[in-house]
Amino acid sequence: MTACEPTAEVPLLSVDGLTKTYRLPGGGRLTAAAQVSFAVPRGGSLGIVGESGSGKSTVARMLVGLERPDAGTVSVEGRDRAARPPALGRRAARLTRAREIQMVFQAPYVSLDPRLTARQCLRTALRLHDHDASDTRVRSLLDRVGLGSREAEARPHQLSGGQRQRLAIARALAVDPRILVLDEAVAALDVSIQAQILQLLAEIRDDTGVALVFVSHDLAVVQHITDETAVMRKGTVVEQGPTARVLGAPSDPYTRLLLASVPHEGWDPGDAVRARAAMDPAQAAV
Ligand SMILES: Nc1ncnc2c1ncn2[C@@H]1O[C@H](COP(=O)(O)OP(=O)(O)OP(=O)(O)O)[C@@H](O)[C@H]1O
Repeated sequence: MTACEPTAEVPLLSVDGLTKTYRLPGGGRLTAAAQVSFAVPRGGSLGIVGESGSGKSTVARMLVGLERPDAGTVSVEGRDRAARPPALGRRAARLTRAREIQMVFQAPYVSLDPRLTARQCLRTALRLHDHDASDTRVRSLLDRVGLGSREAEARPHQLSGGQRQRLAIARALAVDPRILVLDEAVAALDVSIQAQILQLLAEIRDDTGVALVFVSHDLAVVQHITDETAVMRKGTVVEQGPTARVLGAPSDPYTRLLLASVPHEGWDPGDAVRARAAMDPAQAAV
């Protein structure tokens, strides 16, 4: 099954018609996401690509509930995440939603509590969800992401950027999520560390069956880690399908332009800038 072919089976994640308009300080409005729809099967991986400002993070934030959509639904196994089952209290519903989808951000320095060691961070996440928070479980989570006993006792500022991102992934995994949303999760890392984290995510997906939604402006990264890709431009999905097809033989001119903007042998940045300006004269100076 692919993310784009309708099947009789209910997808793990289905996003239908997500729309978000922000009010701007001067009184204007900006539609950051318009009628965005896609699906991800169990254990699948979807990349959401697009240039800065295309609405990728807005969609990611709506998936996890950090942003409330104006319209549209996010469903996990057919259940609308916005609808609280009557039997569940507010806290229980929130924890259930957190177990469905976890998010890893670009800058774990900001999202990790600076006061907690890696061990304390993981123990806190496990306890919050009433999971086994024993030393053995904490050690196995650290081990899963390639962190050892020295890192276990370190606070975020004592870890490298790659180690912090490993800890952020471990904290997300502590909850046993069905879906991991990664918003520019390797963008701040140098290329060799990027490769290690991408490899780690691929292994975790294979071992646990967690589905990945990988938000990135970096087409090479998405190409390596996803089965399916959705291309966003100005809040709408202009093209989606198998990654090999979308990034190998794109049908939309904007996807072709994104690919042509990636530096390669014989590449002329001036050509890329002119092609971008021709497509969108109003943004030529951006
Ligand atoms: N809280 C907000 N209030 C007003 N406008 C916002 C808000 N959040 C995002 N926007 C605007 O919505 C548009 C989409 O932003 P978003 O962060 O989703 O894009 P993006 O593709 O993730 O970009 P980037 O890769 O640079 O983060 C942008 O024009 C942005 O300025």
